[in-house]
Amino acid sequence: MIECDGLVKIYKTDEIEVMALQGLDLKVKKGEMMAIVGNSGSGKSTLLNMLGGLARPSAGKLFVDGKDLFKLTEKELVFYKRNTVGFVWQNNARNLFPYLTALQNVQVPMLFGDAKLKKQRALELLDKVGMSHRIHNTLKKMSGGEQQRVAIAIALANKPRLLLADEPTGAVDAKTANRILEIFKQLNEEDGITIVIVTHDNHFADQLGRVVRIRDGKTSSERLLRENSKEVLDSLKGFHEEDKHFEEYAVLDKAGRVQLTKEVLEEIGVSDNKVKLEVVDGKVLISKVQDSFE
Ligand SMILES: Nc1ncnc2c1ncn2[C@@H]1O[C@H](COP(=O)(O)OP(=O)(O)OP(=O)(O)O)[C@@H](O)[C@H]1O
Repeated sequence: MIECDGLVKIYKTDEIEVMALQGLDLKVKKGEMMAIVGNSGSGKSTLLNMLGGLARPSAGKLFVDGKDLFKLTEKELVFYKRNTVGFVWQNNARNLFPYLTALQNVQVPMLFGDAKLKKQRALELLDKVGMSHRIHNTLKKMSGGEQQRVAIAIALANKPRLLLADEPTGAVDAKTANRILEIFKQLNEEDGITIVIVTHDNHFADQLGRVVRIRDGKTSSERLLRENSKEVLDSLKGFHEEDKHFEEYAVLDKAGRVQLTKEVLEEIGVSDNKVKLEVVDGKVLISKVQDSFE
């Protein structure tokens, strides 16, 4: 569904150039649900904006749903933004019109003309996100979590194949975050929608099958959730907290470099810029350089 290869994004202002993405590689399969994490300023939102066609990438390769985002004309890009992707933002002012009801809000982006069909689809979507009881309420009368659920219904209005969410649980409590996660899982499992979620919420990210960490505009590591030996997607269904087991993957770049996370380095006690490498039984062992060696 998504293929980024050496993706670069440079923001140019009058005085400075900021390289927000510095050759990012990422592949996401159709029907996958995954999280993107990383420190503030690492490039997460920039990546999401590129995937959503909201800003043009500067260099590299970017394919979404078979479309080359470098080659889309302005007209094709408008079509892409409306049909291929749906966006859920943390800031609900960006998702919803405050003076419209939930039912009206969900119909705003719909492209087809038939008013009856629009209303019917909006009702179905609001039911899907558990908001049937609030269809005639405006933004003011809804909690943050409820607004977020309406925002998900809006993002689904034109049946996107890819749903992008930027900090969807950033402004809600843990219980509401779980409810939102359940909705995403349901959309992913039942409708096969590919979902990419940018989050700061580690607990939320841990519930997803795949967590990719971005550092300095590049993919730096990846964690896959496994339930014993079963496939990742199986593990998303009804696992218990105690069965969870993570496997950490680092990205090997074209120059043969691997970036280890701070947590892994701390775990093996490395605090400087030198590590010991050994090839043992076809595996590479990385360990702390012993004092006598230094
Ligand atoms: N429109 C812009 N113009 C100039 N620089 C920008 C613009 N948008 C982002 N940047 C810069 O690009 C870098 C990456 O920003 P980005 O918002 O993608 O990071 P992020 O990981 O989403 O951060 P956060 O978690 O704080 O939202 C930062 O240095 C940021 O200042």
